[in-house]
Amino acid sequence: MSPSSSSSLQLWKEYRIPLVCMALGIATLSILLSNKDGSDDSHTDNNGSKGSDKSGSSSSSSSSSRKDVPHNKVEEIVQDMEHDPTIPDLSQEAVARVVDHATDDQKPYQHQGLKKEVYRRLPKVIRKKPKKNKQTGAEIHNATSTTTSGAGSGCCGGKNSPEDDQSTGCCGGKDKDASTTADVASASCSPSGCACSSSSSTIPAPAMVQIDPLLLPYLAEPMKVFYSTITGTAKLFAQQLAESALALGLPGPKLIDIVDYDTEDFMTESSLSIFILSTYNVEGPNDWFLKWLEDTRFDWRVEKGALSKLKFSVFGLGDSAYGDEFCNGPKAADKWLGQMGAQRVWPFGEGDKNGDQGGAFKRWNNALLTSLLDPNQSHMHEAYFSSDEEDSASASEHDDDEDDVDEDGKPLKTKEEKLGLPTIDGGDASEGEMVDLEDMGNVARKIQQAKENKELDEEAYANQKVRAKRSVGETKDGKAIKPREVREMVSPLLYKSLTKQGYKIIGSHSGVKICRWTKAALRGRGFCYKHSFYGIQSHLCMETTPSLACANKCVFCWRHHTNPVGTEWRWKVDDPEFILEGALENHYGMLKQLKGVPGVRSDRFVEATQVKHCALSLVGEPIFYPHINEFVKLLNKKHISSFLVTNAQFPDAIANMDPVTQLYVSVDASTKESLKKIDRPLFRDFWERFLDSLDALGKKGQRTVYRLTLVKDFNTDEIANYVELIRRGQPDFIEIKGVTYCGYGGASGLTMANVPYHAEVVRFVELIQERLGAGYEIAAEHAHSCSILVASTKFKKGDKWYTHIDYDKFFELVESGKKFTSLDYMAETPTWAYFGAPEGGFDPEETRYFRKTKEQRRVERERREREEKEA
Ligand SMILES: Cc1cc2nc3c(=O)[nH]c(=O)nc-3n(C[C@H](O)[C@H](O)[C@H](O)COP(=O)(O)O)c2cc1C
Ligand code: SF4
Repeated sequence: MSPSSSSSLQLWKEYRIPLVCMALGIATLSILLSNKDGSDDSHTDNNGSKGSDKSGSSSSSSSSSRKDVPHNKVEEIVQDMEHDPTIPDLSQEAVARVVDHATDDQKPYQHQGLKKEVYRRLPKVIRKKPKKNKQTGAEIHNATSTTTSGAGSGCCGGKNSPEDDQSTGCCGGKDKDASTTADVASASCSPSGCACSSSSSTIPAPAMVQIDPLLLPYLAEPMKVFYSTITGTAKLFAQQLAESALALGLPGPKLIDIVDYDTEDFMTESSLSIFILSTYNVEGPNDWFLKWLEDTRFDWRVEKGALSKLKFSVFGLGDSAYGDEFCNGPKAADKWLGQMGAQRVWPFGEGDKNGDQGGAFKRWNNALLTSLLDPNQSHMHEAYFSSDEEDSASASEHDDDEDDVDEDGKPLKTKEEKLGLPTIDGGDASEGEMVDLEDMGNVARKIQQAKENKELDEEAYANQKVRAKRSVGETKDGKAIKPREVREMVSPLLYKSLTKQGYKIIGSHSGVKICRWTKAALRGRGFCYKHSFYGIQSHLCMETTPSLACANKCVFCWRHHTNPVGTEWRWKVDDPEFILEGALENHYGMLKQLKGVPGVRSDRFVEATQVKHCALSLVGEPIFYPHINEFVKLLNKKHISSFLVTNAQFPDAIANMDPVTQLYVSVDASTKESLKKIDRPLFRDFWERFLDSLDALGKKGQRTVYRLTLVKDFNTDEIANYVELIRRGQPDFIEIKGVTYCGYGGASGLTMANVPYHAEVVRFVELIQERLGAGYEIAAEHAHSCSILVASTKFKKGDKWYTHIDYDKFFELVESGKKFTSLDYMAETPTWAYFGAPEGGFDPEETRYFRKTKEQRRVERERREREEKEA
């Protein structure tokens, strides 16, 4: 160690904290002095410079210690320490704490990235203070940031940026991982702001490719990167995107300031156009562009799909301190472009000035380019560019893309539906044939369609009658008997019908479908009840079945008109590997089609490309499939959890079932008569089979669940019988849910009157729990879907519930080959999921979405018309 560094170490130990503050103070002083010189733009024009802002403001906090050490000495020491490998790194956390604390009182102008004097010159309207959080009273910071907070986000003050680099915000290259060409192009340590602290490693930069104009036609012509900026960050990001695209081999992207572009040219624009837009609530560069978009969008003379040639994606820069106004301009641009038929090639991304803006951009940039360079990605197919949900009505009648009913409340036929593609909020009956009320319209329409096709009913009936005849060999007189051809479960007619309903059929008897909760989760609008009860995230969940056939025709299963039924497997059998690969491939394929749908969050979209859970409950009877154990083994191998639901008609199969993450039995009724009425089973000995199934479940020693679906006037009065059945199977959990109306009619005879109110479901649950006595308690709820969880008190420690699942632990246990029980992989339940919690089981991190009522839509339309008249 050099003498200078050993003396430094000495000093470092003594003056550790004061030195850090002092160093920050000096930085501030120099910035303030440079400001006085009139060179104010060196900081603000390059933005992303929280480090500078914060160091600047720390001078006051360090004043008490500054007198002890001469300034020049401090600088020297700090520099020495930085280059001496024997000296420990300055604690980022300590620096962050000092910095954060010191800047608090200056946030109103500094969070906007402007210097005081520039800020003072701005019109009054923008000088509002950050909004207060209603609950905590704290200023809203990082509300929408997807990553770390500003102070800890690793800004280096641009010390290590290349020479002549005017950028002020980077990690100094210490943490950056820009070792490949592509990385260099996309890493933010280049002239383009800071991305050092991001967890961007989760989305690796795409590798260089040879662009084949036939495979990637949209990349053959130069892409256009539009930006709008005042303080420079959007321009830097745009440059960064262009650089990374160039480094990947894309033909010279064009950088265009949005103010320099004639907006009318968008009508004929056909190149891939990426918009990097900053948000301003004052007059700014976006104004003309946004005004033009809005005017065109609502101009009845402009034909629908006017921008259909344009392929686009938008990244918004904003500041979460603006609360509701966060990124509102870029969001509106994304929405209007989509509404005018432009084809969204990647979901909207956003970067928060108050958080890790550079990191968020880097992740979005990498994901966008990766997607563009993949010839298999759906953006290459015209049909997938369905960025709008209002194809069937004139644009001016609809004020926002969330609306999917017309003025009379009738559901609109969406472009996705017309194309047979999945739709957001498209009304699937997921999870044990349940459909939420909000999806009724769509489902009713689909049922109607299904019913219209009488042939299918007849086919289902014929299926039911046919008996397997696989006699192979010789007749009595020695003549060879031609083996009877084994039929495929899904006939061409059925295939047509199921695919029309949004199913993807794999092979001859399996299906996969995107459930509505997966779609909601992709938009940050909440997860299904399994999130509250067991900790699954719906966008990571695949809903599939290896057997579309079933041995029941339940009244609340609207698909029974089309699905095959039977008491034994008499169809061709597909391979488990083939089914799983097919299910995953189709699931990912359907997800890709959703990427252009308004509101889909790019971070969720990326996460969703790795399925983590499999709900074997779509339709049919999964346990019916002869290779179900092999199928589950494959899931375990891929670390995909399995939630298998059986309808309790195959007790042997339950007994033979290898461990799944959670094994369900549908307990649709508690007496023989009501079970017959509700499940309409095919087996004559259905009741015995049902009871045997519960017994088999009780002996499994696995994590088991009863699923009770309450149908008013059918099964709600049988408390004592239910209690009896629960004692019999001793499940770990009992999920109780009110049936949801989905336009049953016809054979089932169910009406809206059969749907219990939430209060009735709660009352039923309370009565069950009372009767059960010790051993079970009401643990959690998901009010949105009217679901309540009663749990065995084995899953309660003190006041805390442990109904969630430690998924990693589960796979560890499976791989160990040892025997284990449900108690070995339980995890703590968050309090927001507790029964009676104010959140009602809705994850507070999610955004609750309420559809606009007809009245709200009318008011909105009138307001717009008024504004138009005034203008
Ligand atoms: C005058 C002014 C007004 C702003 N208004 C908003 C706003 O309404 N909503 C928002 O999310 N961000 C707002 N911001 C934050 C900027 O959008 C954000 O700092 C962005 O990163 C600036 O990008 P630029 O450097 O490209 O101009 C405002 C910033 C300034 C300076
Ligand atoms: S468990 Fe999966 S398939 Fe079922 S509702 Fe939730 S997200 Fe959808």
